[in-house]
Amino acid sequence: MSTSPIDLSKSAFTRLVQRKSLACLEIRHPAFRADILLQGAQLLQFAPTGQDSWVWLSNSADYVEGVSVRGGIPVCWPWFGNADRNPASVQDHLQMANNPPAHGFARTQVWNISDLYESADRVEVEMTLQPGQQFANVWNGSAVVKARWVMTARSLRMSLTTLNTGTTPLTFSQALHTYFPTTSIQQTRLRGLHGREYLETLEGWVRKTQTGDVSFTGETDRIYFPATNQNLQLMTPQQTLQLGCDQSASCIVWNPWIAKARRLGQFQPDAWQTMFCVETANAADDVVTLAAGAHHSMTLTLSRS
Ligand SMILES: O=P(O)(O)OC[C@H]1O[C@@H](O)[C@H](O)[C@@H](O)[C@@H]1O
Repeated sequence: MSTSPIDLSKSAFTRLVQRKSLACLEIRHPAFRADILLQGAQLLQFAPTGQDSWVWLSNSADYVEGVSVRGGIPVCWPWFGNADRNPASVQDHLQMANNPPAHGFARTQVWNISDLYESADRVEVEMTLQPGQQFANVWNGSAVVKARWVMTARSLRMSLTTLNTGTTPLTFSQALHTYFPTTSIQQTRLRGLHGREYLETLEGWVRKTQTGDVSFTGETDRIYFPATNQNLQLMTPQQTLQLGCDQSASCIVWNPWIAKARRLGQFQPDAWQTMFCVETANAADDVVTLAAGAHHSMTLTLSRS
């Protein structure tokens, strides 16, 4: 089990358990429950008491070292998606010849628990990753990244803060790759993107403009550019969630549909019908550049209508 500077033995609601080979922080507060893996700082479930989880987790999720679990909120950092689709300013930090992994390396590394606060109405957890020399063959940045969750009966907030600890500017892309549940993908709508531009990655990354709500009628893989600090409504037959994004001017909407579902790891062939991703991001041209010593925080806030 991973070491942590936090003494969990005195904790009222939180304990560290093992999910096969991965350590997992299990939070059982009277008002909500949550599970967060130390690998990837990956939240796997968050549910106010009496409700189902607001995030989707695959029925075939597996807990293997070095492999991102399918579901919850994977952290994509310090680059989003395929490295070769990132702007030159991000690629400048990458050794492209060594095939940097999709969505960066943070999602498969073990993070440290760096803070825990518990009270009658909320729990706050922070995890930290300081990439060391082991990544020098793919990435030449120098940074500390912190994931922080604030959980209450009514909301889940997650922020990702990057501090440039190097002596030169650092440019990166990132995403909080949230998987959401739905009882019917065909009856799922996303509101808040009308009139916004997006990159249709399935049609050669052509730029288009959204009209009306986003609905799902086939494989969907788009990078939207919402207004800064925009609120989106994620409407499914069972509930409407409000998704607020701060310091994020891009948002990926993804569903693999039938054919791609068969090629995904830890994904049952029909699971595309009951999930979708809306990813709070800095992606495509919406990258972040930090001067030496500067920091940036991107935040998502989820609540239920
Ligand atoms: O299977 P992965 O690496 O977790 O990626 C899942 C999906 O992540 C999305 O962010 C991408 O836009 C998709 O193209 C990709 O298929």
